[in-house]
Amino acid sequence: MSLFGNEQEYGVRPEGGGVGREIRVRGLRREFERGGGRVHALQGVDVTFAPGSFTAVMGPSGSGKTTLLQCVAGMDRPTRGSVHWGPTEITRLREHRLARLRRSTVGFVFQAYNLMPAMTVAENVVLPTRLMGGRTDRARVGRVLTQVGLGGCEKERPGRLSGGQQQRVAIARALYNQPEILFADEPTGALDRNTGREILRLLREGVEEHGRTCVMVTHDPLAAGFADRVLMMTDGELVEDLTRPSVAVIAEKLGGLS
Ligand SMILES: Nc1ncnc2c1ncn2[C@@H]1O[C@H](COP(=O)(O)OP(=O)(O)OP(=O)(O)O)[C@@H](O)[C@H]1O
Repeated sequence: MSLFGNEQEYGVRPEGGGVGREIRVRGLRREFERGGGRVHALQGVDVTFAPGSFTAVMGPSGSGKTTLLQCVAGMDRPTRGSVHWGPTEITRLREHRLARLRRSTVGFVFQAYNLMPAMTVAENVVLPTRLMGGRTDRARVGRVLTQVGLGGCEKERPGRLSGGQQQRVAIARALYNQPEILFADEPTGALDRNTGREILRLLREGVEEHGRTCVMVTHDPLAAGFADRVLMMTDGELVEDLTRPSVAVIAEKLGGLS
């Protein structure tokens, strides 16, 4: 039995230019217990992400952006609703199968780079793969570091690198397994504007040149301006779905929500 359900669909380059599968989210709800009460973090989200698309998710603090990203990425389980990656409903998979599928399909980039300071850059890049029992491929480490502009930095320690370079290491780590989907939660939140722009160009390049699907949470209209589509959330619901909006339009819509 195939891990992907329908192997034929996997790896096919559809018309849209993406290499992977459509992500389909239906009726997504996520509730948390807190202080004897319930928080409705997601209140029925329906959205589809096309293969090879770059989407920014925005909204006021507490609107459910991170919860949505985590549920769509298979890192959190929704209370109700479904998430499909192509033909596979990930919300029905047992944990070990989901973990395997995640490892082969998605990469994650966070605001806090989460690098291990005692390890070299190369060791950091392969760490998630090693933890899952995978092998180190030195040539691939070299290639992925070159791709993010850090060729030759294999033996450096993260502490000797700038914030922007550390985020590049985190991106190299996310790209090591050549994921078809990249999830990013405030990837430029800790960076200055110019460095942030370089990181966003890198994400954009992955979409345009490698057909990767990218879903990014951000508070910054300039960062969202790099995406093809901007979703806005309030109170656990999607309230705007904008195609290639200008930064001015993004800022105006966002201002209207806060
Ligand atoms: N593990 C949890 N336990 C309890 N409540 C949670 C948990 N995770 C999120 N929440 C609550 O769910 C709601 C949505 O949180 P979420 O982090 O998804 O919002 P967000 O839009 O990403 O916010 P921010 O922009 O501040 O990161 C908030 O009210 C938050 O407090």
